[in-house]
Amino acid sequence: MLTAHSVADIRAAEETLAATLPDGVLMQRAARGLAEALADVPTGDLVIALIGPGNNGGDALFAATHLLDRGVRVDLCLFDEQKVHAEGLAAATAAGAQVVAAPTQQRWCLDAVLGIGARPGLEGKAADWAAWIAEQRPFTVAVDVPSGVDVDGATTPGTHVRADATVTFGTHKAALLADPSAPAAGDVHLVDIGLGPHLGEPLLEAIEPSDGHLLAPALEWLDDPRAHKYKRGVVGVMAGSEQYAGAAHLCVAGAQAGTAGMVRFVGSDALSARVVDRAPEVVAGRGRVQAWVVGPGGGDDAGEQLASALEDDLPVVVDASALEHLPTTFLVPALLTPHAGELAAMLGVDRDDVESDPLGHATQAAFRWGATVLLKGRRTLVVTQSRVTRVNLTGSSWLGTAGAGDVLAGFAGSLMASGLHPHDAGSLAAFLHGAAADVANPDGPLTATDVAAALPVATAEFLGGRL
Ligand SMILES: NC(=O)C1=CN([C@@H]2O[C@H](COP(=O)(O)OP(=O)(O)OC[C@H]3O[C@@H](n4cnc5c(N)ncnc54)[C@H](O)[C@@H]3O)[C@@H](O)[C@H]2O)[C@@H](O)CC1
Ligand SMILES: Nc1ncnc2c1ncn2[C@@H]1O[C@H](COP(=O)(O)OP(=O)(O)O)[C@@H](O)[C@H]1O
Ligand SMILES: [K+]
Repeated sequence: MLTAHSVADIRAAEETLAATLPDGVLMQRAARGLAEALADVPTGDLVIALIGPGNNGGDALFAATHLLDRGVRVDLCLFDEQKVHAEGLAAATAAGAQVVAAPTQQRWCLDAVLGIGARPGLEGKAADWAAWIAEQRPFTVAVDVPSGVDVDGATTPGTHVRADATVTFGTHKAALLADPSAPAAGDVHLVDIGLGPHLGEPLLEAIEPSDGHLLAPALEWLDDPRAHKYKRGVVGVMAGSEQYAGAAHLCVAGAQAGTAGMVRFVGSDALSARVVDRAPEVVAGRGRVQAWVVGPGGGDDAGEQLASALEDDLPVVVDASALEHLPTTFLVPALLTPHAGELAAMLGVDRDDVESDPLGHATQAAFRWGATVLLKGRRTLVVTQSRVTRVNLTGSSWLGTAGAGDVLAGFAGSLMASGLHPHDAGSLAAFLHGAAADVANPDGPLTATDVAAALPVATAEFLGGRL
């Protein structure tokens, strides 16, 4: 699992670790890692280092000494000459760095304006530097975080640097992983400075290809000689409508691609007949299931369908139109799967509000409904009260295709029918859904049907540690 920690936790861990080490060792580790990440800068080329008032600037000043040692030239811009890491400045200038008034034509840039001590938003000189980066497009490496973003909240309320890469120290930060701030970080490189043993519970985590073990609770039947389809779990699907019949097929396709042993479909006679025609393995009509999926492509009866599913007292995935009919709170394990527009409607706010603070709004909804909230998007979030929030890193923007959400809901329901907690089911579904899109066609268009078809292979590769 890839983990990100809060600023407060990082500061506490740094303090504990620093007390066991000679002065300045942590900054030297950070500076060396930073200089190594700039190994591509050719000898003789010029780097502009934008130096802020705190230790973030200190990291870059010491990194500059390593760059200068190997023949790279370094110019320094100081945010505040009175507030600069004095030893770092002395070391960098002694090694040959020049202080200049403003960035000009440099093709390489080190953004060391602000680190984890930042109040979001840049002003004055720092805002001018961010504008220069945006206009001149030097290859920009952010030190620890892109300056100006909200490090824990992953929002971008003001002017900030947009970097090509970020070299971060000790652990990831939420802003590097979650949207809307993640694109400002570019490619993220983690430098180990020894914080690991001193960090507490993460603020955010992301499933990685090596985390196939997370599926284990849904696969207990695999080694059971008396296993049969019912032991794998049955997932019930209430999806599709006259207007969106395709959603029924896509949700069923997602459900069939999962770990459950059987899919039941409940809908009108006409729709049930069409679903069974297309997917002959599906059993139509009400019956025993271990989890329900309600809402994809649902019509006017989505509210009745949700009420009917909830009567069974079983885990439920609530998607699309069923999200308009939520009970006050959930008494069963529930996974709500809105996109930003649907979450905005649930909370009575604007879509822009959700998009500018997805973590905050998904968290608010998870607490309000006592459910797991999976907020779909480029970096899908999965939030459950008392569990570490997960952010999904797989997939590409090609996944934003009609019906992809229907497949996701069906697949997540299948994992829940096999016994996974909604938090694991939602985050694994998002992870495998993105991985399946990459299996189907990593760099180009694809359909939701392609994603459903690739899910079983992506799952097998994940389980085999081959993703
Ligand atoms: N503490 C440690 O042991 C280590 C810290 N490291 C570096 O130190 C950084 C944290 O250093 P600091 O705590 O000094 O924090 P920063 O370097 O982020 O700077 C904080 C300073 O900037 C000012 N400031 C905050 N927001 C501002 C804004 N929007 N506009 C203008 N000024 C603003 C604050 O008043 C404060 O003086 C980390 O991100 C990392 O780069 C690394 O060297 C690793 C070790
Ligand atoms: N830019 C993007 N990058 C990656 N995935 C995306 C992007 N936009 C949307 N997605 C994913 O595509 C799916 C779209 O689901 P949804 O919005 O419900 O569409 P539909 O209702 O057509 O199925 C979700 O899994 C979402 O996370
Ligand atoms: K920075």
